[in-house]
Amino acid sequence: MERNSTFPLVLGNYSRTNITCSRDNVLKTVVFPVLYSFLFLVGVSLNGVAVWVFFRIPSRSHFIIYLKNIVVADVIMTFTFPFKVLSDSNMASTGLRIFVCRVSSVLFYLTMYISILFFGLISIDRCRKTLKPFRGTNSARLTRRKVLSGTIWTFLLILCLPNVILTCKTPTSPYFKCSDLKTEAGLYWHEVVNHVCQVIFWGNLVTVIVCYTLITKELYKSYSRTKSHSTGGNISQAPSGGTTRKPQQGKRKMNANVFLVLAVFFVCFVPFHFARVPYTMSQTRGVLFDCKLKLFFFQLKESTLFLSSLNSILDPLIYFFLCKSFRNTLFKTLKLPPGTCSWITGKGSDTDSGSTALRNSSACT
Ligand SMILES: Nc1ncnc2c1ncn2[C@@H]1O[C@H](COP(=O)(O)OP(=O)(O)O)[C@@H](O)[C@H]1O
Repeated sequence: MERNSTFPLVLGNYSRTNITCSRDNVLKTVVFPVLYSFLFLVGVSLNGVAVWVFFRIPSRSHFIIYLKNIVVADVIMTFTFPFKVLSDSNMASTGLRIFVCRVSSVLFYLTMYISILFFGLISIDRCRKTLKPFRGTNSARLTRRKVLSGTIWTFLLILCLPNVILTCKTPTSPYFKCSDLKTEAGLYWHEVVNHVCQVIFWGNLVTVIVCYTLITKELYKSYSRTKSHSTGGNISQAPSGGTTRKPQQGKRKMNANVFLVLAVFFVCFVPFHFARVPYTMSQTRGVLFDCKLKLFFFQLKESTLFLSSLNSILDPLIYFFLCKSFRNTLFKTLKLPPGTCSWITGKGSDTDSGSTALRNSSACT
């Protein structure tokens, strides 16, 4: 890490370093602040609705408990965006920029890893529901999931707290970076936390991939069964009697919905975790990197971090497409009929898939 080396004693050196090494380009000071402002406005609206809907849904399944944790994490993450906007666009006072380094950035990362961990748990839950559709839950199991959720929050809070406490040095230059405010122990802990977070991410990525491979296999079997049971080639008789529907159409919609979790996980989190490794090294082993390389890794980290931030507005899509209770409560409140939007949510997932595996893979049970 740079350890205040951005404030060289020789002024000539300082100016030269500043010109070549400054992070203050149009990307950091204009483009990302505008994008994060947009994200904040959309995030507040979508997550506001999500909180409001989830308040009305009892926690009667593991899936709903996990989604409620994600919505809380997303709300906290969304409220860190204005601080980042002010800090990156150089509109913040020194005190506010210190607050961003000490508190709001740490909260941002905390909520990101909360989301990642709950994505892993959701994948396991969807897999369990698809493979063992008739295994229900009971209040003891629900309580265990709530305890697990509390444990995850507590563990990550304890892990991140030293990043707040040990970011306590007074900046010696107006152009300070977060790493400049860290003590020796703070720099060490910053590296440790990033290693632990990499393990959390890659562990969850493997979990998500394994679970969705199993889900895909099961869904494929179910679709094949549904297809072979359907009468008249492409036309099937729905269990409710009156309506008919082409299985192939249902299949396309179901796949898109079920794999939303996978898509969001890949788009939001994979690029950042590739970019984070060299960036953390450039922070903690600064001598190995020249100015241009440091700047490149910083910009790569910021660009991929923006993709991770997109998670806060993509998660509400997951609630809408994968949680029937969420949709129904939303439609009820808006006084819309329950089948509204069935052309995009996949009618089969709501009412008449004719297969328990298909139904469970996208119901909110
Ligand atoms: N995975 C993480 N978990 C918790 N806090 C983190 C994590 N990564 C970085 N932080 C903290 O967030 C703040 C900003 O970190 P970082 O984004 O690396 O700095 P910079 O904005 O200078 O690039 C620092 O206080 C850092 O210790």
